[in-house]
Amino acid sequence: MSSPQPISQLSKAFEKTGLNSPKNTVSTSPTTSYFDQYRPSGVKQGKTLKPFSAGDLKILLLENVNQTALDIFAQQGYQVEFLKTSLPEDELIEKIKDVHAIGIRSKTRLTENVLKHAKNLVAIGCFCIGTNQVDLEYAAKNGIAVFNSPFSNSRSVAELTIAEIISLSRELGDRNMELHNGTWNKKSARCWEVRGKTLGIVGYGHIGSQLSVLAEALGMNVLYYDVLMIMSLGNSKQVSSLQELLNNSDFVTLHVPETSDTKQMISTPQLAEMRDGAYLINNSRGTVVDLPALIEALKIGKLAGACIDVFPKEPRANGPYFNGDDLLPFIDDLKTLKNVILTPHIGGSTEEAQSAIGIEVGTVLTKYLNEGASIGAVNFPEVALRALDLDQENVCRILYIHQNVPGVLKTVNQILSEYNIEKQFSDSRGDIAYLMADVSGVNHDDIKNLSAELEATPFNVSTRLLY
Ligand SMILES: NC(=O)C1=CN([C@@H]2O[C@H](COP(=O)(O)OP(=O)(O)OC[C@H]3O[C@@H](n4cnc5c(N)ncnc54)[C@H](O)[C@@H]3O)[C@@H](O)[C@H]2O)C=CC1
Ligand SMILES: O=C(O)C(=O)COP(=O)(O)O
Repeated sequence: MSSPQPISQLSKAFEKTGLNSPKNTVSTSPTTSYFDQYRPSGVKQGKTLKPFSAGDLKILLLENVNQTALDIFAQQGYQVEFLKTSLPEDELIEKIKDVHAIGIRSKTRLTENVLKHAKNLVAIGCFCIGTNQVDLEYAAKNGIAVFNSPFSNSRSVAELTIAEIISLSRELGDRNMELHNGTWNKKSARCWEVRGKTLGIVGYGHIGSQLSVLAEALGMNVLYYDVLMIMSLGNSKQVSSLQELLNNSDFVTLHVPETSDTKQMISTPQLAEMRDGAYLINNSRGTVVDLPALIEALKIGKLAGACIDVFPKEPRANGPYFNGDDLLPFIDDLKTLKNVILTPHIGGSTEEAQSAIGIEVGTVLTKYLNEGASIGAVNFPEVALRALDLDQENVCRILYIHQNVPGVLKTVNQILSEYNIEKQFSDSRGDIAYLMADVSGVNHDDIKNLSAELEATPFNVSTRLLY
């Protein structure tokens, strides 16, 4: 793949023409036509982001995204606003209105209600693995590509889980707290080695499978349950049901995404299926475990301990957490229980993971903004073309996001037929399709017309022209 084409270079050609609009403008031009009958429900017609220069591009970074990403954006000359925390919805709506890209982690909820105010937004970077916090479908239907970092923090989560397995087995959290509070309590009753015990992994993806290898190195037996058939690593064994896993594991650890299927997948009936004296670890999402049910299972001694890193609702910022909206549900009950280790969503929080994520997501966002390459997008067709040759005069790259309906290519290629199409690629995903084309023989007046003509097509969701 060719190297990213700096937008500053693209805009140089642009500035020469005097066409560069001082502000990015997004125009929506709803029209109705014969083609409207094909428009999938929820797909809006059309915004056209006028060409921009790097200095015009605004990026909002929330939740203390790593410095590595800031460095990448600074090198591009983008305008960056950086905040350490996430924002309450009203402030988020205000700030998202005129940005072209936003970088978030797991806290910021980009719902339809927030995204509908984001008139200039073309890309969202989730500087984490999970993308459940973003309305992916609404984003796609409005021409907003969403990127994440699929595995840069998986090792960190797997290592934390190993630490937790041993900590639960040895009641490390309680011994530590007792000594901090002035009590010497040397004991061995109900403290165990992990060697020879069985670890049950729910979700054998990037994290679960890596954890399996580490656990076997400690002499553990590993079972896993996943909705997909996945090749086992080492001597681990896939089981055919969650119940089989729960019945046969001394430790159960959850590594599934937040989906409608995983919501409260561990509740009273599942806890009842676990072995007496077993342990539960949740480093996935807070919605996966029914906390009141877990609290009850711990209170009656069914389980011998638990680690919870993720909560159904988490504070926006570091500091005292009992402040109204940021209340952590059930924390008061959890705090009173023995051998319960509570951590503030730190599974992926290591220097290594954060720095790698900053580079990974910073790079894909830049490639998308500068070149239109959407490889790695989680909600969007993945399309890329080799870099535009700007030494060539009168070339232009067209990024045309459109409804996935019959007749588009005919119409678009009719518009482009006056020029030489150097290269073209198009792909679709669900209701949305994305066409990239490099055309030559375009003079600068043509570019204005080209942009207007594409914008006027009834399928247009979002159009950008780079030149
Ligand atoms: N605590 C933390 O800081 C972190 C938490 N996470 C969470 O961990 C989750 C898992 O991460 P990865 O392993 O990277 O994801 P992944 O996508 O590589 O693996 C998830 C696995 O779960 C399986 N799965 C999905 N639904 C299932 C169901 N209903 N029952 C059984 N299996 C199911 C999938 O088939 C897949 O194999 C993320 O989605 C994220 O929510 C990720 C990173 C850090
Ligand atoms: O990567 C994920 O999905 C995580 O849960 C980590 O989230 P964070 O970046 O710590 O907000």
